[in-house]
Amino acid sequence: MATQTIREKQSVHHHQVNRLAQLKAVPKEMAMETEGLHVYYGDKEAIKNISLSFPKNAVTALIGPSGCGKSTYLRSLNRMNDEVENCRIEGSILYKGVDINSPMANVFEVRKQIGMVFQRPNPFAKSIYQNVAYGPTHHGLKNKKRIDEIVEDSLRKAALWDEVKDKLHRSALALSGGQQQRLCIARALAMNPEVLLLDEPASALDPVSTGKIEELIGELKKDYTIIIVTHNMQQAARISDYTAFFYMGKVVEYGETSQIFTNPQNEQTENYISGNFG
Ligand SMILES: Nc1ncnc2c1ncn2[C@@H]1O[C@H](COP(=O)(O)OP(=O)(O)OP(=O)(O)O)[C@@H](O)[C@H]1O
Repeated sequence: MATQTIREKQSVHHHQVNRLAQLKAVPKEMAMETEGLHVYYGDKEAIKNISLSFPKNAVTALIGPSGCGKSTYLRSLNRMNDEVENCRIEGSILYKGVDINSPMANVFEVRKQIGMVFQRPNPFAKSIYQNVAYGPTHHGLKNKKRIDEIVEDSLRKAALWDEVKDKLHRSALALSGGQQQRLCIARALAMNPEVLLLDEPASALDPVSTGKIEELIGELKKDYTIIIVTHNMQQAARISDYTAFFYMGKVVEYGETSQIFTNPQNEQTENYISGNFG
């Protein structure tokens, strides 16, 4: 067999490097984005002109000091702020090319496709099974076999099935906090969403349960786009692909998580991630 000359090897290497560069240059598909978003509570402007895009099948972390607007921004992404009196939105939030606040968008459909899990686990005072079956049955699904399948599938995806499969008809409130939070994730997954919004989903949990949620997020991004608010810098560094640093209602820095944590361009970001304020 002919051996490769150095020149040939260099050429192959050159070709691979070029290919890698091309691959990296391919624009990522976005699951949703905001353009020039402003959110007001009465006269107070809590979100000031934020334009951000969320790549599909990736985890984007929203970080920043308390009160900088992370939750307000996250809640606006599936119209949770509709429920807040005197909350007003300007700018656009695009999902599948449609502004979710336009008259063409249906709020129930928006919340079905853009699911949300909150800081404190909030299962219904019903059985484990009923918690997961609630959404699909509420939307009109009657086929018992299909509902059973959705319940099992959602609990498996939320890494809870093995722990609860023998007690599906017991109260969800008897589960541990960490299990309840995974149940809330299963409840969101049962609606077959594309995007999952997580508002500090592990902040009320012990380290072992937190580890399970982080591991789960790593699995879920294969099928979903995840946007997570977290106070925990190590957590953001561990689990996210992209990070947006919020400060006083604005995004002052956005980039790949590895870059933001190793080489922040903005002084406020650097101070925050090194623990100097916030
Ligand atoms: N319902 C509301 N009515 C009026 N002001 C509000 C309301 N909710 C939030 N705010 C204000 O909007 C700003 C942003 O709050 P938000 O909760 O979004 O920040 P955050 O970054 O998520 O904070 P934290 O990390 O403490 O949860 C704060 O000044 C807050 O006081």
